[in-house]
Amino acid sequence: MERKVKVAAVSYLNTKPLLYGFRNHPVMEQMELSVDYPAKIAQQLIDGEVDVALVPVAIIPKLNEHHIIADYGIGAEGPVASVCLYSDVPLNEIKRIYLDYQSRTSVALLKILVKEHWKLDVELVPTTGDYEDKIKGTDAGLVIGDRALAQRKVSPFIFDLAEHWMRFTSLPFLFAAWISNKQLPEDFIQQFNDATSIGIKNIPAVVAENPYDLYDLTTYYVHNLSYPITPAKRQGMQKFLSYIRDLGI
Ligand SMILES: C=C(O[C@@H]1C=C(C(=O)O)C=C[C@H]1O)C(=O)O
Repeated sequence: MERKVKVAAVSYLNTKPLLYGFRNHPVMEQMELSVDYPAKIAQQLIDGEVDVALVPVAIIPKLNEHHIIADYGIGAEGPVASVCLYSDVPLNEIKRIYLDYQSRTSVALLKILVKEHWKLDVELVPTTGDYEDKIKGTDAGLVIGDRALAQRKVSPFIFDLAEHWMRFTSLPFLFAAWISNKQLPEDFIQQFNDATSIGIKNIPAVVAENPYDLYDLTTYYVHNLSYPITPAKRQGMQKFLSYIRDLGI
C-alpha cells in the first residue's frame, strides 16, 4: 500500500501484551496506531476509518469483508476476570441488567447466556455513559475491561461470562481479534503478526511496565486471558456467531 495502514487497538490493560512488541518494531514504518474502547474501534472498522482493528468478533457479520490477520487475539479458556455480570443478589433474583456501552462481544454473549443457559426473565438496559453506580439491589450490570477489574472490589456476586460460556458449550471463547476490512500485503501481515506476538512471549516485561493495584496482572495475562487463536477458539467463535444469527442479536 502507498499510504500507511491505519490500525486501531483496544485501550485496556488486556491489550498491553498484544501492543508491547510494536514499539521500535520495523512494521511501525508502514502503519499508524490509535487506541479506544472496543465498541468505538468496531465502528471505525465498519465505517472504513481504519484498515485493521482489534475488534469484538461479534461485529464480523457487519463487515462486508473480513480477514483475521494475526495468530493472537483476546480470548479465554476459563474465567477471564474482566468480563463479568456484577450483582448484589444471586442470578435468579436479578430483575434488570445494565449493558456496557463499550462492548459488542460481551453484550451479545450476555444475551446468549441469559436466554439459552441461565434462562432468566430480566430487563436488558443499554447504557451510553457511566452506569456502575446503578449496580445495586436487584439491578445488575455487565462491565468489561479495566472498569470490570475495579468492579470486582465492589460487587458481592460476580458471574464470569467466559467461565459460564465454557460451562454452557465446553468451548473456549474469543472476544476480539485483529481483523482487516480489506486484503493487505502479505509482508505487512507477517511483520504485524511478529510484532503482536512479542509481548505474549514476554509477559514479565509487560507486567513490569504496567503497575496496577487492583488485580494481579501476571494472573490476568497468564491464567485468565488466553491470546493464541487456537482451532478450539475458532470453533467457539463459530458457535458464538451462529447463536448471534439464530437469536437475531
Ligand atoms: C476480555 C475482554 O475482552 C474484550 C471484550 C470486548 C467486547 O465485549 O466487545 C472486546 C474486546 C476486548 O476488550 C475485556 O474487555 O475485558
